[in-house]
Amino acid sequence: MPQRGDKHTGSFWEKYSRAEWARLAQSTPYPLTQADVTKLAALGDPIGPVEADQIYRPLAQLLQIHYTQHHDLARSRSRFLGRPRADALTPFVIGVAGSVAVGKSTTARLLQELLRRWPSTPRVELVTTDGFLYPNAELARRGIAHRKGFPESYDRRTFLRFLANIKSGVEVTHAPVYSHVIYDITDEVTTVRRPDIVIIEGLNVLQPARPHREASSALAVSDFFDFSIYVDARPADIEQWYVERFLRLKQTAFLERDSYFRRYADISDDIARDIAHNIWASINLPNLVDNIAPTRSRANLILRKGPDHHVHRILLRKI
Ligand SMILES: Nc1ncnc2c1ncn2[C@@H]1O[C@H](COP(=O)(O)OP(=O)(O)O)[C@@H](O)[C@H]1O
Ligand SMILES: CC(C)(COP(=O)(O)O)[C@@H](O)C(=O)NCCC(=O)O
Repeated sequence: MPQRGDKHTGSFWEKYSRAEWARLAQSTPYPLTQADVTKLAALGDPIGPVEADQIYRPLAQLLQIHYTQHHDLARSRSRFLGRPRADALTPFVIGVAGSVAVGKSTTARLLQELLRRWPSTPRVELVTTDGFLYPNAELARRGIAHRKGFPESYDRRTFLRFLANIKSGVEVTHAPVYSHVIYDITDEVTTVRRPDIVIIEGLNVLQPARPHREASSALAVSDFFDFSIYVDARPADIEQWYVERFLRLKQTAFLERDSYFRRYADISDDIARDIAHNIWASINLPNLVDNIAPTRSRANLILRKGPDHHVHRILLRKI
């Protein structure tokens, strides 16, 4: 049974062990095959069919409950206000937050696949917030080239406008696309077309609002969320995953001709390991400690991972 009043998290969290959570899966359909799960796993995140079944299957079911309630509420509200169907088309927005290298992309992609196989939500779009980073040239102009991923490195206004369009039911919205290979914003755009659900994944999606003279810019990204998930792990474990991934990328993505990291492809593993630890210590850890981790308790649900990447605890905020 969930335990009340965990001393670290406060009494507004319900806490589930892996086994307690997995038991919820029994009453839930599971539409993914082993091949689907393998295809979805991000580089280095060893998510397998058992994890998908025991953790993500109940999570998808919980999200369906929230989705249904969201639509029922919109319908009742429209009826009451005498504006039948006006709000009924608003998409359901899910935020996925957490550190660099914690495995947010795998969580987000797996949820996308699970949710889009439900008959009521065939159109599930996934948007990563890196598309809203300022281009490298603009980061350099602002003197923050080494703070990529920190809250100030994002074009918040454009991002908030994008979310406002999605949430107000605009038929087609566009977002810029970031490339990890060239380490910059590309010329591409991604198109979001009449979605039932939109998953927004990124480091800073749970940041609180900042005061601003323009009312629309004083909103928080999470004001547009109907549900949010924080992917959590010990910083020392995430550092390990970051370094291991860096070594694997050295043999794959860094070899690409236009890779920004091409110069790291030919160095020894020992030197690469030192470089990765340095990048972690100078950029990603400070961002985690100062900006990302403090937003954890704003999430509706926390997936806490152990050193083996597997989720061993789930914390659900009481509604
Ligand atoms: N230098 C890189 N080259 C290519 N892909 C990368 C690079 N760095 C990260 N990625 C990929 O980008 C995605 C997002 O990574 P990240 O922001 O660290 O979030 P997370 O690991 O939580 O999903 C992952 O799929 C990761 O494998
Ligand atoms: C691109 C990212 C900022 C993540 O962006 P997100 O989609 O989470 O907004 C991050 O994955 C990253 O590559 N940080 C760069 C740290 C560095 O300068 O190496």
